[in-house]
Amino acid sequence: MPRADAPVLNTETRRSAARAATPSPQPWLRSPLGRTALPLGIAAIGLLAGYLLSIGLSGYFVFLAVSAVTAAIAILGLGVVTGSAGMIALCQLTFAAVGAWVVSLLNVMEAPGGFVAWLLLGGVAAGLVGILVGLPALRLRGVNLAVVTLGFAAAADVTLVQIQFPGSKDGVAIVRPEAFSSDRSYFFFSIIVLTACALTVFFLQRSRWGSSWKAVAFSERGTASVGQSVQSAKLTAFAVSAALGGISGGLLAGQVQLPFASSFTPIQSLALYILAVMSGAYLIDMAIFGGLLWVVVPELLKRWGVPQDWGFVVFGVLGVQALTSGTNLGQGIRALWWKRADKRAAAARSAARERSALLRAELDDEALEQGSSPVSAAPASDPVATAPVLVVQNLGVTFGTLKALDGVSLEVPARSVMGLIGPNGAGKSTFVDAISGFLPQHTGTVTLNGTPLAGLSPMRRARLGLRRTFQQDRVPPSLTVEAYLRFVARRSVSSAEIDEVLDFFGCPEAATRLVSVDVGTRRLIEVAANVLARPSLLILDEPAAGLSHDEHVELGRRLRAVPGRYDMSIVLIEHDLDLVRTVCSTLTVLDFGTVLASGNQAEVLADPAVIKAYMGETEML
Ligand SMILES: Nc1ncnc2c1ncn2[C@@H]1O[C@H](COP(=O)(O)OP(=O)(O)OP(=O)(O)O)[C@@H](O)[C@H]1O
Repeated sequence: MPRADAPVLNTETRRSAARAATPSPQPWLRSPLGRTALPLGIAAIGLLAGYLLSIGLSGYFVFLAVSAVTAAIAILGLGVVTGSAGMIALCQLTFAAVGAWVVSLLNVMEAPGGFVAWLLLGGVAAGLVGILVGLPALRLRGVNLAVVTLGFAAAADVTLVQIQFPGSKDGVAIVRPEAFSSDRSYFFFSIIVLTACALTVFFLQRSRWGSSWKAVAFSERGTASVGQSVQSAKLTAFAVSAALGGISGGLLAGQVQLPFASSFTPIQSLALYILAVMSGAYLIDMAIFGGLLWVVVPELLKRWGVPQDWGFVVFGVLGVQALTSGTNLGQGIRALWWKRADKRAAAARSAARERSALLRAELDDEALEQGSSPVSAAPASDPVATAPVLVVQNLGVTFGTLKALDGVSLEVPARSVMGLIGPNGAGKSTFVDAISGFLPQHTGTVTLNGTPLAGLSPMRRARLGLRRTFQQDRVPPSLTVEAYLRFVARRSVSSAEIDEVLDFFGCPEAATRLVSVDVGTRRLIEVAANVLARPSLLILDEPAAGLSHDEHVELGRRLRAVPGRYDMSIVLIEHDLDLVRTVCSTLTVLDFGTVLASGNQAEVLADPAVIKAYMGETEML
């Protein structure tokens, strides 16, 4: 019922009020045009600056500037594989050598298409090599992957010294593009290539690929559970990174016109990696800054009469500082800017809370108009009698000698909320892992909408419409709320749909960065994102953990409305029996891996066996 203290508003007025309360900062920025126009505008300014520099810089500085640009492109690539996807790759200049080698070969062959086509082919070749090098990344992580990539760099270095670059023995100089043959104009050409690479990376980072890189860096399980292939996320990151390395190498080949192996050594790859980590190369401006450091530090040392190789020591010290402080330059600078943005986000969140109160009243009104009790006060109703969405028969899981699940059978009715409860260690999370494909070695059968799930990976099950959330935080903090929702939804969703589901769950606005919200709110956003995916079944593993009591109550009220509003079923795992009682129409109780009771909520909670299992917690029943 509408609360007595609530202002007297009709439903439409409340809806308008809720919409009006929705913060929509710079809506044009979220439009397709706005999302494209701004980066293109910045790119145009970059091109203009590059052109002015190309006519203003003196000869030697032009050479240094091209070196900075080639390094910036290679670092951009490292920003993808290391900064975004979280994998250690210590062979970026080996990919550059592949690009330079292909350009040299095509130059010697006088292949059609000219330098621009050779450069692109060099990038493609390096990208393919990147996929091969990335294959071990599917199994290896951390230091093991570092060893593999460094080993590859060392092997390639030895090979390159032996075979040399095509044409280098005969002194066949690489032919630059006709319009950019002078050093000055070649610098402007390199700026054009850098701009194209930066724009590509920018739009890729915003795309599904970019989100998958950030997701896989945070949690592989979380990534697979939303239907994203972990393998393709890792391999695309390696391929894009290596392709950028290849383009950087091809560009360098055009700069020096006779490339040598000494420009692509493993130690230089290592130094470049450190620069990428230190600067925060997943941010495009910081990758460009890293490219500048790459030439400025040795140049300064030279001017001060110090051997340039000490530059590696300087990079090493900067890298150690970045790794021990746990942050990087780009992050540090942005943190200052984000402080203000976070304040605005906090204000928006309190507005969201007010909106959610309005929505509650709105839902109550709708319920009253339909002749039923208001949802905030109504007891759980029986599900609609249709075919069950999930059927589990005789499910069994053993860990060594422990039978975590034994002969578990249950059905989840369509468009319902079923509670799965039981004491600690009863087997609830094991059940979710088995159903969602993370424990494939189970016995028994599981069908979703009549489709047997045996042998299907978590990713396939998610794509079939079975989604789950986790007890632990699996929401990648480097995404914005909107990017995360779009990634998890795995379908084309409008901004209005995103705002609606965020409103419904009382989540922060779409532009909020996930790193700036607390874990409890992140889990709420995880629920909202999975609801937006419109699965047939969503399994929520203790979604209220980290929320306050009031937020528990709010969440319960919203979850009750989900099946009718979004046409899906929910399995709710929860220790808070108040929440379970409010939300679930049916219940299944697990104890020591077996089903103790299953059926209508009231009957199950009154079952003496259930009460006995909850001894010590009986007052809660
Ligand atoms: N990977 C594992 N290896 C060995 N034993 C495990 C493993 N995972 C779970 N178990 C055991 O299986 C049993 C069921 O655990 P599970 O986590 O499914 O219980 P739960 O009902 O989810 O508990 P909680 O409410 O505390 O989350 C427990 O005895 C647990 O110790």
